[in-house]
Amino acid sequence: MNAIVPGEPINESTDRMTAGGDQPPAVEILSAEKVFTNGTRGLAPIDLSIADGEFLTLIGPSGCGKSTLLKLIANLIEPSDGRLLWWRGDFGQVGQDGRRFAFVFQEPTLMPWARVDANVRLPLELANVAKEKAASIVAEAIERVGLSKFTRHFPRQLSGGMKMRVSIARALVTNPNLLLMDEPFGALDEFTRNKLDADLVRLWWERKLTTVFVTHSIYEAVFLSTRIIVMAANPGRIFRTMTIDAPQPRDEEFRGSAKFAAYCRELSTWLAEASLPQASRGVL
Ligand SMILES: Nc1ncnc2c1ncn2[C@@H]1O[C@H](COP(=O)(O)OP(=O)(O)OP(=O)(O)O)[C@@H](O)[C@H]1O
Repeated sequence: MNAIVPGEPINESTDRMTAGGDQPPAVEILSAEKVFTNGTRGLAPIDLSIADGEFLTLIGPSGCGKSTLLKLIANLIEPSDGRLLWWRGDFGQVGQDGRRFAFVFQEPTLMPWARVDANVRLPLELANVAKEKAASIVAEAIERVGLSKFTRHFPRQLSGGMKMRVSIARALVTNPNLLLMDEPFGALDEFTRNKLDADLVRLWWERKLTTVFVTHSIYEAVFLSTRIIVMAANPGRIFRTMTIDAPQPRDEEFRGSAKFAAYCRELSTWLAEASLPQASRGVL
């Protein structure tokens, strides 16, 4: 397992807005659909290419298949038809050539009996990484999420936002190239959520992490994403796609800008349309 690479200097260019340059797409979803065993059609056939280095957000009304699509990307479930490719190969080659992904759920799912450093170390222990090497990787990941002073705390001694930071640090220790996040900040208050969003966007930028993010928040989607996929339900499908064209890494200035407000307004209109019964029937 590779050690965590320190963050690279921050570059204000927007080169990585949506494209991955010469890199192959991180994920290709090729007419993948999902019908559950009870007959529910969770996803109609989806075609989507996720570029290397992009920050892609899935948003849409409840039941439109956001989590199902994320689970397909994570290979936690298989498509009923169609297929997915990861870095142009099948899932069997994920983990080779330094290509890894990590999943962050809405619940931080920490081990309550273990201190912060032990929680963060878990993936390295499972991968049999030597103790000394693991210790430095863990320390760096904890520092990266701003929790160095809390290394020896137990989860019960941390706030919700701090627990989520631990969960992100735990995802980072495997040095993933693809980060999958299912409403990670949905349970947090708005102030904490804004702070974590700002930290996440900087982390994404510095680490060149391809990220697929699920949220219900319009503001969060616009602030974080290079591209937003708006989905509609019955069956789950892509309704519209919005590219957010704003300099990176985003900061409070962007959040307060007229451009940000305009994107939020437009996305809000699209979401309202995606929630109409006509959208579900595909007539919008
Ligand atoms: N294991 C399952 N078995 C049967 N149906 C399922 C299963 N998982 C999801 N579904 C159905 O598939 C559809 C899409 O669900 P999914 O959880 O992906 O939506 P979502 O957009 O993530 O919803 P939410 O925003 O409420 O979390 C829904 O109709 C849901 O009830």
